[in-house]
Amino acid sequence: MDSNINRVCEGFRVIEDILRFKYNELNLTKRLKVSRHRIRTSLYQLDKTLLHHRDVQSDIGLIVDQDLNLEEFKSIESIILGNFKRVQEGLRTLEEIAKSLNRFEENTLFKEVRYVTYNLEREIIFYIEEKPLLTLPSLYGITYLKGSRGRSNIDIVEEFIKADLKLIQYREKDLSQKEKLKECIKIRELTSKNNVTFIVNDDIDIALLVDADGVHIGQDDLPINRVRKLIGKNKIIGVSTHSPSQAKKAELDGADYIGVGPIFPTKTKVNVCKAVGLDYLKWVEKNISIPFVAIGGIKEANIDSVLSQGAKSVAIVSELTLSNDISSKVKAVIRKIEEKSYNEV
Ligand SMILES: Cc1ncc(COP(=O)(O)OP(=O)(O)O)c(N)n1
Ligand SMILES: Cc1ncsc1CCOP(=O)(O)O
Ligand SMILES: [Mg+2]
Repeated sequence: MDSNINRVCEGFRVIEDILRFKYNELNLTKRLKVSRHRIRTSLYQLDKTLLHHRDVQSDIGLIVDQDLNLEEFKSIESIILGNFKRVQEGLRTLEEIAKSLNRFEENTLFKEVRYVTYNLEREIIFYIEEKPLLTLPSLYGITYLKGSRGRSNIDIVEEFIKADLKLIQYREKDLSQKEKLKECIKIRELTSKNNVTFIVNDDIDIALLVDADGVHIGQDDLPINRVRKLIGKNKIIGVSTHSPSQAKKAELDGADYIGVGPIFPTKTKVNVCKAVGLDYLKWVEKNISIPFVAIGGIKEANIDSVLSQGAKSVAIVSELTLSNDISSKVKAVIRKIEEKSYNEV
């Protein structure tokens, strides 16, 4: 009996953690927690003698849990559904055991909580579905004032929009907060008018002030769950990653997409880490289920090697901002990416 109680509580705990840390959803988290506590404390009301029957080594529950097919747990939704199933099955078993022991009070409690979980399951799945999955465009544009041949960030954003880029990140390391805010207000206006996604690098406060679509943060910035708390569940959080463990953590912590790089050496970013190479990109393609964008030293001339490792979205910074004809460059690169995905079908 107590191994089933553990299984039910563990299932609740997994769902609670997802809602709390990934979505920062306190109401649903609290309701799950109340049910978990009701089940957990039910054990204390049962005969203490039951605990003497605890036999962890030969507990069949351990074998069942080891058999859980991790391959099935690909999306957040399937993790939640899998854990609700675990909770409901556990509760059903507890109901039966309590009944056979003539513990009618506990039998009613387990049944009641099981019915509560059906409603919670529906509400939680609705809640998650409300947030559409992000699709990154094939080419991800980023501003780079120093490498823009004297043009302003606004000039570059206008060129990007004319060239039909669908996502633009404002990345500015040299202007004051006041100047950045002024530029971002203008960029929000331009991007909204043209249906372009607008991401602000580093500055969560500016992103909030101008109602940008999201933020891009690095490994040394605020933790993802704190940023989520600030910007809410409907905004995009992108996170830079340089290793498999960082990528897994970002995915679990609720990032909407990850940056993967620098793939090749780059001079655009100061204090950049060593190039991570194409193997890490391949690893991400195989092991990560949120969208990812390859970045760092990527040019029209070497993009094929990046695409052949499975990248569907690529960020090219200096080669675009240094170009005298941004529109032609963007079109040539997008054509290459789209040809590659067309050939894969
Ligand atoms: C799409 C994308 N990927 C990676 C980065 C780099 O972010 P970070 O590591 O925080 O470094 P800075 O850009 O802030 O210098 C990015 N900006 N965009
Ligand atoms: C912001 C950033 N993060 C990792 S590499 C990089 C800059 C990439 O610039 P470029 O495309 O010019 O190499
Ligand atoms: Mg940063």
